Amino acid sequence: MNEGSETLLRLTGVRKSYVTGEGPIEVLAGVDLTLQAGKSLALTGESGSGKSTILHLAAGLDEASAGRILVAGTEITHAPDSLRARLRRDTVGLVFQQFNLIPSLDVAANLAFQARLAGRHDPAWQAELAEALGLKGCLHRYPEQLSGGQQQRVAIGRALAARPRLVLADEPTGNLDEASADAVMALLLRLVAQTGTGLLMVTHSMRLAARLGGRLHLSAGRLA
Ligand SMILES: Nc1ncnc2c1ncn2[C@@H]1O[C@H](COP(=O)(O)OP(=O)(O)OP(=O)(O)O)[C@@H](O)[C@H]1O
Repeated sequence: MNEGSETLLRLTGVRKSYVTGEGPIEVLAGVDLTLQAGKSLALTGESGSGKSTILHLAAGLDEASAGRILVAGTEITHAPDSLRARLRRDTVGLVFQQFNLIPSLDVAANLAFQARLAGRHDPAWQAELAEALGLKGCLHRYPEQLSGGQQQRVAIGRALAARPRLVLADEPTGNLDEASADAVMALLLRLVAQTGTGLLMVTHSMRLAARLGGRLHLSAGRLA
């Protein structure tokens, strides 16, 4: 599939301020970012620099104070919640630091959840993901019966099972040992290369960042 020219994510002049007990703080002071299909970008920066904020805005979970955000060509800046929810369901795969697994569902059902919502449940693809993520041995366990690293791998599998065009991942390998992290990276990069997925990944690891197609560093509210 050649979708190399499609822009999956574009942020233009994005600003974000929060009001805190100590007064307003400006976290993003004019962020520009473009991610094409079939490309991967690492997002690095000090703790508290606003990396997760960028992912939340791109996922339409929060609204920018100024600027424009387009996801797969759709303007989400002031879009209604229903449109943003539809984009998350149909187009975007999210892997956040909180795994948000559903406690009452076993691993297999958690893996299928997102894909079923999107109408794209594919048992063969799900089995391939479970294999690649080393989850075959715990498909019938519940989240509370898993280690942190296993939960993280389920969260990744759940996002990828729906075959999203855009993957937004916040430290997706933060709970994994080096070998497991490398296996997850290989899986993500295979999807980018083979299916034209766009990947924006927050990481503190320069080693992992170096494996992605490019790196953007967030400092003082701007990307460089
Ligand atoms: N809802 C909120 N209300 C007020 N301040 C917030 C809110 N969310 C984030 N912040 C602040 O915005 C700044 C950026 O937070 P963010 O989580 O985006 O940073 P980060 O770069 O992802 O950090 P880390 O690497 O530690 O995960 C921090 O100073 C944080 O305290």
